[in-house]
Amino acid sequence: MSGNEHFFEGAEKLLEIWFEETSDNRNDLRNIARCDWENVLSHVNCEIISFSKNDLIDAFVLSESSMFVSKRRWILKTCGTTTPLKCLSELIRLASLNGYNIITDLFYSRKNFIRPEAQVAPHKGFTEEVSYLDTLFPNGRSYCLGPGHITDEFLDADPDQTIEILMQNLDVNAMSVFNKKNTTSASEATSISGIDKILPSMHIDDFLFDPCGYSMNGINEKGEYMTIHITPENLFSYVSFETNVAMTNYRNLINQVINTFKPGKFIVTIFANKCSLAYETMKELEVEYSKESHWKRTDMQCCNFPSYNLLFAQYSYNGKNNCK
Ligand SMILES: C[S@@+](CC[C@H](N)C(=O)[O-])C[C@H]1O[C@@H](n2cnc3c(N)ncnc32)[C@H](O)[C@@H]1O
Repeated sequence: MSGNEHFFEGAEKLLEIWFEETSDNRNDLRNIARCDWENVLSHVNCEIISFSKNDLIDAFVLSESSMFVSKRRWILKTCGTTTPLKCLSELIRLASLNGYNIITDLFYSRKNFIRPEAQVAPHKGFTEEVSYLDTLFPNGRSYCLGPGHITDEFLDADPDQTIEILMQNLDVNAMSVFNKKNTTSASEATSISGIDKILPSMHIDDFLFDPCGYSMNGINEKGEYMTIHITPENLFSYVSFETNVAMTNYRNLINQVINTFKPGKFIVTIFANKCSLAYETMKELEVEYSKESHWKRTDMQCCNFPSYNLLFAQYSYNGKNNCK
């Protein structure tokens, strides 16, 4: 691809922060005003384009992906050439104004970029990102998994799990739904593609970009979320799926996501702490998943952190039409 051709970096940078609960039960990150979030996001170079909420979680669709705000947890997932690490100081200041002075966990991770040279500081590479985080959190740790993944990690206690499925080389027909030439609205794209059937309990807020591209947030009454972001352009197609729904086994969910988008290759990461339902079953998944399926596992790594387990697995299509 030459430098002038249209290109969009779908791979997201994912930042998740948990603040320590205080004795003052009125403290809540959701008290932060919309104009303050807009200011935080100006450091990231993205904007709010849609908003939904329930009693437990606020969900923002952004010009580049999503932000989720719960009482003491904040998640920012942004793609393109955004700079999420640059908003950390402002975020920490706002959290402190709202009664949260101690960070219990901070995780930052991303897939490797197709065009790392197009990123801007401090996201020009693994070392630069780690150095930037080190200036704010000198006791963090960094890891590179497979082709490029980093995590900074502290200790925690509440049940927590996150599964991400990051897909590339997607089926052209499956992707054609996410183009305004073929589909008139975001809700039509959501139902034709089958996205609304992946986790039916989710209340969906979706957005179809012009001329193509799709983002959705889903939230349920338990305060759980799912989020899907789609870059359908054939030369650099990319779809990300993420949720924190608690399950004892993620195999069926993974299969449904894969059958919905039909990638040529994908990465699964499951991150679960010791209180999570997923913690014990990660090992099972790691043994079972590629058996009887049409996917060849090309890489796998398991990390045991002090309070979290991380499973990272990469798969390539192995010849037939569907995985089982
Ligand atoms: C849906 S957004 C989010 C990307 C996401 N991280 C992913 O998984 O691919 C990216 C897609 O929307 C398209 N798009 C159209 N207008 C856009 C805008 N104003 N900002 C960001 N993306 C836009 C891009 O070309 C791309 O196909």
